Amino acid sequence: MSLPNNRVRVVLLTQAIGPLDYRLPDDMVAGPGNVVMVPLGPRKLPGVIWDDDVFGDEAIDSSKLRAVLELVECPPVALGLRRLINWVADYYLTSHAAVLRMVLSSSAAFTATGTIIEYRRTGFEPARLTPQRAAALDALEGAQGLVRELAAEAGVSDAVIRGLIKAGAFEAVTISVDSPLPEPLADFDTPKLNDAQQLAANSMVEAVRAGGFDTFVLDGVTGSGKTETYFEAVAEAIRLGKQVLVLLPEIALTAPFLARFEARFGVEPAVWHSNLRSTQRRRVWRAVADGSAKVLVGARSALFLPFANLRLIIVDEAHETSFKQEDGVRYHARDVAVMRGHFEGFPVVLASATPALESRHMVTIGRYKGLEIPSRFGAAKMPEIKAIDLTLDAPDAQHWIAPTLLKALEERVERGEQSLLFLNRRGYAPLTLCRTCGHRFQCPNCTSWMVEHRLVRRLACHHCGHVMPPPEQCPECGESDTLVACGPGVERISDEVNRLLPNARTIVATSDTLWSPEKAAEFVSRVENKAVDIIIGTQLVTKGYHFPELTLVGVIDADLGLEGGDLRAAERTFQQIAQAAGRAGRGEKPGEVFIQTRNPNHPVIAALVAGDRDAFYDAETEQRKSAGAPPFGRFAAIIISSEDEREAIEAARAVGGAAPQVDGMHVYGPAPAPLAMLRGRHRQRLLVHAQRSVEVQNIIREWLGSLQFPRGVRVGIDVDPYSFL
Ligand SMILES: Nc1ncnc2c1ncn2[C@@H]1O[C@H](COP(=O)(O)OP(=O)(O)OP(=O)(O)O)[C@@H](O)[C@H]1O
Ligand SMILES: [Zn+2]
Repeated sequence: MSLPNNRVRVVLLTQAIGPLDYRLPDDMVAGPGNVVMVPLGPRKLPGVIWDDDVFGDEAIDSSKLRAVLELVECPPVALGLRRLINWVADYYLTSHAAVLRMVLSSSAAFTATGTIIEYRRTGFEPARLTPQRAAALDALEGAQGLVRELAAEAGVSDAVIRGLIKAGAFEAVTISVDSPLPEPLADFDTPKLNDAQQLAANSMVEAVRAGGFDTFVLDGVTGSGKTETYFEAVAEAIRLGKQVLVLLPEIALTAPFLARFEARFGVEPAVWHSNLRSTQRRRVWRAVADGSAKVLVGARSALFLPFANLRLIIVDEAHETSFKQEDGVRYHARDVAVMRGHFEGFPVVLASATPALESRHMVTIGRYKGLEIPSRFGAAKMPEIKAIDLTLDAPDAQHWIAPTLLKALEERVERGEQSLLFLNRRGYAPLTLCRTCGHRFQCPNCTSWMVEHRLVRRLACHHCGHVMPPPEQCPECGESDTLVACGPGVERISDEVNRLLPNARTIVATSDTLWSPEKAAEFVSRVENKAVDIIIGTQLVTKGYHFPELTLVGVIDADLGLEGGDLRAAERTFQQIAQAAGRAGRGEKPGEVFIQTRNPNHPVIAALVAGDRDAFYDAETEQRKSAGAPPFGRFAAIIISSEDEREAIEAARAVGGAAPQVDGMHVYGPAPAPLAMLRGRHRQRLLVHAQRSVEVQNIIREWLGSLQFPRGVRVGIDVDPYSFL
């Protein structure tokens, strides 16, 4: 289909409205990809002109078309990226607008000016200050930002800041968003690679040089030097004057990564994550769009930025499930990265010591290329892994560290070596209950227990963020001093260590304590300077970090992740423990790992102890195959929610009742979701299980498209779900 010359189809950035047709004024030259402002009712809205052939016919009479108001001076959304957006919208059953919003994710997209105004303190203090103004002045010592940002930082309204500007306590600073970013130097400090590294690097470098789509799984054991190896491919792209995107799973990881990047390429790369100030966002967005940002390191949202000439994407720790976005557009960044490489014609590298079963399978069937680095770099050896059977070697009551592990910790402290205790549970205790009446503290908004965080003296819900002070009395029976903590979180393990090994210096490392790159950098430097003997952390510390003096890893509860029993429970547990174990013995001294379990014969534990990764993957692959689970079959979840429980149930029944009969596809449910209430909404789920040959998306689109829902009902679709809650 093609539209007449002066008719254009525009995808508005407003999700509720589908693409609309407009008339291009005679004096305006614009085509697909151009950002424009268009009228909608009395409003003026941004949108992007889309390719004629993507959406069906629109039956608006040409004479009724309204004219495009203005062509925005910003880099157009290129063809390859438009195709990616089409694909994401189709595959994940979402709207073009929702995806496009991630592309045009900075106001820089809509303003041509290269400067903006920020404010900072002048040092002048007005004589009479309201308490709010005084507090704001205090809080903003040394700060700089937009009015909105300063207000948020000081916890006051915009008006307070504007008042202070008017009174002369703040001054304007003009910031250029176009000031160039420093250029990385491809050969600033080139390491000498070992043979296995060199072989892997050559393949990637060759692919970057040649251009064209290809996917590599860079599969090297922990400490093998995957980063140094893929840096060679990054260097090649820099030499060619092209751009590179490196995706990392956690923003907290970026600090040590940036330092390493700088050591290799002479300057820090540009970064992209949700904590950027809006001026930084604008600057980076522009530099990415005009091609001057050569290397961007970012969280998954960086994937949708409008790179001018992208030549390589690296997905580091590619097995991480945090690459799956669980709200808004539910997409998997690893998979979308591969599709971007496909549409724009460049190689994509998935790097991991514990690749996802799906990625390994793609190597097996020849779709991806496997690159292996089988041993650690230099003299470092893989650690020795042993299981501690908690039924035989039991900790004391209300303790969680078995005697064998405790002894090993003690030895490390004496020798001045470092240890890591891994437990994937934030806070002090996962459950608090009343000893007298048995009352359990539950989140008022969610089906989940309130988790005690003793360091900040709060009970918190890990699903919605609801917090409350720990009550003095039980709200149910009124008794005082009767609340007990059940089970351990990292804070409680830290208490135990401090009690049993009073000389050891400990640090708790979780997303609660390492919530910014600065905090993460501080943590790294404390560990590197040997100001810490024992790290107690969640999965956050198990990836990427390289501490040469760390020689002991203890896994507090290996059975924890196996309990949930979802599709990937075994794989995830295997990956987490292998990654945690991988932190031990990365320097000259050998590493030792203890895995505490009640079930040492479980295949996951047995494979870890035997160091037999292939045995585990092969068995797991067989199981998936016989269950028709991914990558051999596919799932899609339909999640129906409402603040009103009845309404949710009825809507879910309607969805279930309308389920089509399709060969090779089965619909389970509706049933209450395991997380039956979330943020005050009642949730029902259906699970679609289908053979690969079934066109699930088309079927679901038609199926749900035929239904009408009450206003209060939300219907979410999760294609290739990772969470089954
Ligand atoms: N060719 C090399 N020359 C010098 N140092 C190297 C080389 N390769 C690796 N290293 C060093 O070895 C250490 C381990 O490498 P790196 O952290 O890249 O491993 P990794 O494979 O990413 O491990 P993990 O998956 O456990 O995070 C790092 O300190 C790195 O700088
Ligand atoms: Zn909650």
